[in-house]
Amino acid sequence: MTPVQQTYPAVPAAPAGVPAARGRALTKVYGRGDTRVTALDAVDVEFRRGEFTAIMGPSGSGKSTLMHCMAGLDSLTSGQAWIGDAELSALDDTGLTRLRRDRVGFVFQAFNLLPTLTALENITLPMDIAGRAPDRAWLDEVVDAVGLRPRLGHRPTELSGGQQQRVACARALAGRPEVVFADEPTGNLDSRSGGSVLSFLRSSVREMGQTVVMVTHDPVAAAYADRVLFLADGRIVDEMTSPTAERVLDRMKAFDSAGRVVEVG
Ligand SMILES: Nc1ncnc2c1ncn2[C@@H]1O[C@H](COP(=O)(O)OP(=O)(O)OP(=O)(O)O)[C@@H](O)[C@H]1O
Repeated sequence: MTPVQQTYPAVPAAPAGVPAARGRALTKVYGRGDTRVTALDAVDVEFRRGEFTAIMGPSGSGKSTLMHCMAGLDSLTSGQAWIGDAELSALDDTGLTRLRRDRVGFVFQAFNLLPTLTALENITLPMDIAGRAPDRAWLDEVVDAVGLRPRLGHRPTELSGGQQQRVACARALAGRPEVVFADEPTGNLDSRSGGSVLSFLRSSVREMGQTVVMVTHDPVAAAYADRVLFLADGRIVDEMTSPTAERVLDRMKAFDSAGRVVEVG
């Protein structure tokens, strides 16, 4: 007998006009006393739908903390974060797990693919776990856009690093999330493979209407975004639209080695 797979609809997306994600007075304090660190200091931020945002800043400026708190992977000390119209602190653990599963896509520096599964099985794994049937037409679009069709039956060890990361990007997008958070997605790749991953992320935004937020150290990677937010000492200190690698690099030079902001001009 064929097992019947029960399918659940995705959590409904937020109404039009609501940003893909936003945060208000985001504050995260680690430790106490002598070891107290304010990793996020009352940050207000908004990620509009259909926009590709890069987050840059010196080491320790709070980039990963911002992304983790926005994505519901870490809790805030105070402030509020929303994915669409869902406020994260109002959700219990099950609600948060469902939200991350159904409404958020993740891409990490280490590709995090399961070695025993094929590329296609890795791509559909989150939906299989959720008991959700993939939207075939969308899945086809994602697979074609990422250029993986000839590799779908391959296991991760049979793929290059760039191909593995493109599988991870396709997995993040397959469930049609409201926002994709990418943490140094090209950190383990050479510049050519990194370029193919970044081109895909950009086309997922421009041609497929997705929303991507990416933490990166690389001005060349940041230049693929529509907008760059600069963090220093747990605060957003600058924003650049239509960035170029040269302009981003110049802006980054204005941070001193301790990560503080140096006034320019
Ligand atoms: N679990 C933790 N416990 C204590 N302090 C932490 C913890 N996680 C981060 N921090 C501190 O919070 C600050 C911000 O860290 P975060 O990792 O967000 O910075 P980042 O900009 O992503 O750095 P990098 O570019 O080096 O990855 C740093 O001072 C860091 O040492």
